[in-house]
Amino acid sequence: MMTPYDANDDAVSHDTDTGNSDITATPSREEAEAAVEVLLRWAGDDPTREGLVGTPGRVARAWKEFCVGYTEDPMEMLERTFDEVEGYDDMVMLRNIRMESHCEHHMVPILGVAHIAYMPDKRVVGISKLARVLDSFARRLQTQETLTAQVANCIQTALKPKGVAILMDAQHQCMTTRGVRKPDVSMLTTRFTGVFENDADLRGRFLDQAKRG
Ligand SMILES: Nc1nc2c(ncn2[C@@H]2O[C@H](COP(=O)(O)OP(=O)(O)OP(=O)(O)O)[C@@H](O)[C@H]2O)c(=O)[nH]1
Ligand SMILES: [Zn+2]
Repeated sequence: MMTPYDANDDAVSHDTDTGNSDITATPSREEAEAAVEVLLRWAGDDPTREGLVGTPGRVARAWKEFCVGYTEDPMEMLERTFDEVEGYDDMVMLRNIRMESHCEHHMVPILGVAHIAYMPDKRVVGISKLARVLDSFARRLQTQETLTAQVANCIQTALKPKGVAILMDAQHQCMTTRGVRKPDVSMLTTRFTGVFENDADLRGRFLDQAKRG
């Protein structure tokens, strides 16, 4: 999948002749660094002092890394499946997957864990792929609700299991280190599809196992 972020950093449609700037065009590396320089001045510091001279470049590189998910297609990560599992037909669960994202409102970290389960319908997937799908959606600007729904929908659509269950438990630094400043609060979100939506006992088993993590 090709996106504007795959292109080299400087390949952008800048209309410098006419002075028109397209807000949807990918900015150049220089423009991104200039924006960081403005932010440094806005914060009250001097971008020309020794310790900050390389900071705009570092921040630009770091944000490419934080947002690498925009260049990926999580559906592709679930393409390879295995069906020789001797008829295994119970829940498959990955517990305590570290989750790192950034909130779309303040662009500060969301840090926590995700528990992901699915009920296979003949096919299973390599377990690392569930964590890869999570990472791919997490490495974007997110709300926790959207992230939870996107991961569940992707697994449901790509793998077509009998159901998917997700629980995310995360701390939002926009709440813990600024604003309302409640350091111990974590946000829980869940999404259940198929059998997990319809079978309360199964849902209970999933939640119980997540709690033990
Ligand atoms: N529902 C939801 N809200 C989020 C998430 N991440 C951050 N928020 C909230 O988004 C809201 C943005 O509210 P605003 O009033 O526009 O922004 P603000 O003035 O910075 O708000 P405060 O954080 O209360 O200081 C805040 O209440 C955040 O706590 C998320 O993943 N899901
Ligand atoms: Zn926030």
